[in-house]
Amino acid sequence: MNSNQTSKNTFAITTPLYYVNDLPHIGSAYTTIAADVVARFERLRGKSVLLITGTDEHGQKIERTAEASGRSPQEHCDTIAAGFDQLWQKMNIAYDRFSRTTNPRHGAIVKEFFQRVWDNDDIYLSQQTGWYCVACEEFKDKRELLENNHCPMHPNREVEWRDEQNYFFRLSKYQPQLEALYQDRPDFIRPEIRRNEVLSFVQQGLQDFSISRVNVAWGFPVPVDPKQTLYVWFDALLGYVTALLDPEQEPTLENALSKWSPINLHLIGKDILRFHAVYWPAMLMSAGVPVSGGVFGHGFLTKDGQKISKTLGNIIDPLDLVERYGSDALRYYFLKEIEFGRDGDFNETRFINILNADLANDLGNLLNRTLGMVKKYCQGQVPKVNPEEIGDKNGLKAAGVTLGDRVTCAYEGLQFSQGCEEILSLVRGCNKYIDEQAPWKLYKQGEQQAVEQVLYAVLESVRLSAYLLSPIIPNISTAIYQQLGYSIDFNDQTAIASALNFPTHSSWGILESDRVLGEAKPVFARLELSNQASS
Ligand SMILES: Nc1ncnc2c1ncn2[C@@H]1O[C@H](COP(=O)(O)OP(=O)(O)OP(=O)(O)O)[C@@H](O)[C@H]1O
Ligand SMILES: [Zn+2]
Repeated sequence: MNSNQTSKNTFAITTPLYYVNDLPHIGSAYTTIAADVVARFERLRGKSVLLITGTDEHGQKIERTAEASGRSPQEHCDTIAAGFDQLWQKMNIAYDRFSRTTNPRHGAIVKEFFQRVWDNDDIYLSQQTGWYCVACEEFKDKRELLENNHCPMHPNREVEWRDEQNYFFRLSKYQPQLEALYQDRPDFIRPEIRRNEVLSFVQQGLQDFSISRVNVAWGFPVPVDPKQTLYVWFDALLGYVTALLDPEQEPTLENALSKWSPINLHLIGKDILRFHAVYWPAMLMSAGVPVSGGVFGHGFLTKDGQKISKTLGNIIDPLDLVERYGSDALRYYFLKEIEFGRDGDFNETRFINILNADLANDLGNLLNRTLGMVKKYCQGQVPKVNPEEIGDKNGLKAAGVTLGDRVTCAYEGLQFSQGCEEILSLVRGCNKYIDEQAPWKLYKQGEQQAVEQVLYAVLESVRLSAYLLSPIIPNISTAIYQQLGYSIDFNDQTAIASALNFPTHSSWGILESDRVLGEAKPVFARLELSNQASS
């Protein structure tokens, strides 16, 4: 990240603008959860955050899908966009902007941006011949295709031959600038494997690409030639810029770029890496707009080894899962179980086992039994212990004092599963510590001070764990904090940073001893595998 990005106190992050060819599936949910977690983490540590999500609504695929369902394209888009929004509410996604590319304000931004690129002499008319995948909305090289001319990303779809006059964007002109970008900012494309993929693609030599289509009505007209329609990707990527506008601002590029630009991070799946890591920065360079902070291309959720996708139709319905298991459960599972960047299969039995082990047993029961002992042995109040007096040899304290920094590093690096592991290892340490110290025995032996130290160390470790997990499981963290006597809600995203100061709450040893604890209640009910479960 460049110095401008690290020093500014704003943080803008995007999910892809999902294509409205169908309702969302758990793959769409996966990216959005991850982006929400990053956004919540940045808000927690006091940044002013803009989380952008939305829908990409133009292009041939939408035109055809709407036609097949007997609706007008706009009606179709409205229905599906509402479906995405509904899911984000259920998943507890605290987005700030929902960018829809059929919004007329977006049209104004696209037009102005096109003009800048045109004025820079980066657009020209030429003949486009090649194989086109309508599902990808992308031309494919013959050598990329599977047998029988099928798209590798959509093995059930045949590509179509195109031979037409289109407007082209001079991508090749930006090859040296792009190479310099990747060189100067090694973090621009993450993870490493994706960066290498892009470097080798660019090294082969960049070709100009067409940014208009003929015979596609559903899209913005090319400003200089209304008989042609702008290529859906040209318009879709600009949806991020439109989203930067405040609702009451006039839709001009200057306004859009005034506060949040450059966008800090684009979170995407690896399928759309080229668009974000190659085409998009070149388009921004051409229009004289600052290039974004970076792109992270995560892996695929798969079913039986194959990418889950709307076009393939092998979807798992996230709405159904969230209704049965709750948003925290899904959020935790996806981020803990799959190393971010790699592919991962979804398996409902494993899902249930992990949640029961980590959240119901290790974390939930720990709090519950500790609060029970505090009630019995310490009159229901946080024991009067000075954390300074707990020796550095105490394993919980030793792990706890460095945990905030370690987990911060994990969130910054989008290593969510590692962050969860670090926290869970403290939680498991607590359970072990209680068994070893056996406070009930110490109490019987009249060792009141020792009992209080043990229970304090555990409560404080649970508090810290809940705080650091709050971007992932905000509801459970809220329940834990409330039982520890704080009247706060981690979902209150505008107040959270000032209510719970990050440097303080991410440290170990801050639980005040006179705090009156709340009523002990299970924070996460054990899950049962329902008969609807897929495996
Ligand atoms: N199986 C998946 N695993 C992880 N992320 C996915 C998956 N499928 C889609 N996504 C997310 O959605 C983005 C693609 O959005 P899009 O609307 O094109 O979904 P899609 O299901 O891949 O569509 P289609 O099947 O029609 O190509 C990906 O970049 C990624 O962010
Ligand atoms: Zn395809």
